[in-house]
Amino acid sequence: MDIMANTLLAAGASPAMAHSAQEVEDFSKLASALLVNVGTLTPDWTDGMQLAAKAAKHNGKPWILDPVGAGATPFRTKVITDLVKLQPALIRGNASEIMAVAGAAVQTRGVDTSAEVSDALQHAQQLARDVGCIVAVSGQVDMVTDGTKILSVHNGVEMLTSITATGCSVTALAAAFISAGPEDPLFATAAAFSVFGLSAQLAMGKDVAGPASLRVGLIDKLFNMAEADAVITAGGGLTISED
Ligand SMILES: Nc1ncnc2c1ncn2[C@@H]1O[C@H](COP(=O)(O)OP(=O)(O)OP(=O)(O)O)[C@@H](O)[C@H]1O
Ligand SMILES: Cc1ncsc1CCO
Ligand SMILES: [Mg+2]
Repeated sequence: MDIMANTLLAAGASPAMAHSAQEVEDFSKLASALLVNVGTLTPDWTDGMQLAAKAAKHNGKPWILDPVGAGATPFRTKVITDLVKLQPALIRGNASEIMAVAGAAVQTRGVDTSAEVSDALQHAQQLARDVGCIVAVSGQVDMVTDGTKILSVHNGVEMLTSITATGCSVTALAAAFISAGPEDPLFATAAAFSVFGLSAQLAMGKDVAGPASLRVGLIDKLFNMAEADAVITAGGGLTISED
């Protein structure tokens, strides 16, 4: 929750982390978008997630699902399957999570991926068509699809996989970008990946001794990102392509 909320603040959004069934419906009226992240799942929080997603739909706000650890346990997979029925605007996971949500056979090892983006791509497209939503698979090259079109994002650095909840943070950023650009959620999602990945690229350098300093540096780079960084930088700027 720390890195997710700080990522959003650095990008100019205004996060509020809420879980209890008693308040999520009221929060939904204030929010521009809802992100449901099942990372640290408990039965109590599950009720809040269901109510929040229903309230977001009722209030016409986009809601986004991060199916953390899908396939790891029957409880988690059932909670995620029930949430998917409430038709999120975006489902963002790593490759094995997206495969598990799509019902594909995959050996899951926990919250880190056990598969490659290329293994998940067809399942992501099918899931996007079945649910009628955007599906994004994070990895070395991120893939974002609406079931027909595919956008590939080439930004990012491998060390991001050694910082917990960077995937969760990029999903949160996508929620903010979708609320800012609801007319094109496919591109908004790809843009979020690209900006987040570029922040990490810009942060890499002599001051990064490892994941802990990258975690700090990438939030600083996101906060200070200027249009010029996005276009022409040592890292090549934002890199999104349509396949
Ligand atoms: N091999 C890689 N090279 C470059 N960037 C990567 C690589 N793997 C992942 N990323 C980037 O790292 C970030 C986190 O993606 P990842 O797939 O690790 O998410 P995740 O497994 O859901 O993480 P978490 O559950 O810890 O939040 C994304 O911005 C993604 O683009
Ligand atoms: C490590 C971890 N455990 C549950 S959620 C989470 C953050 C990365 O998904
Ligand atoms: Mg994750």
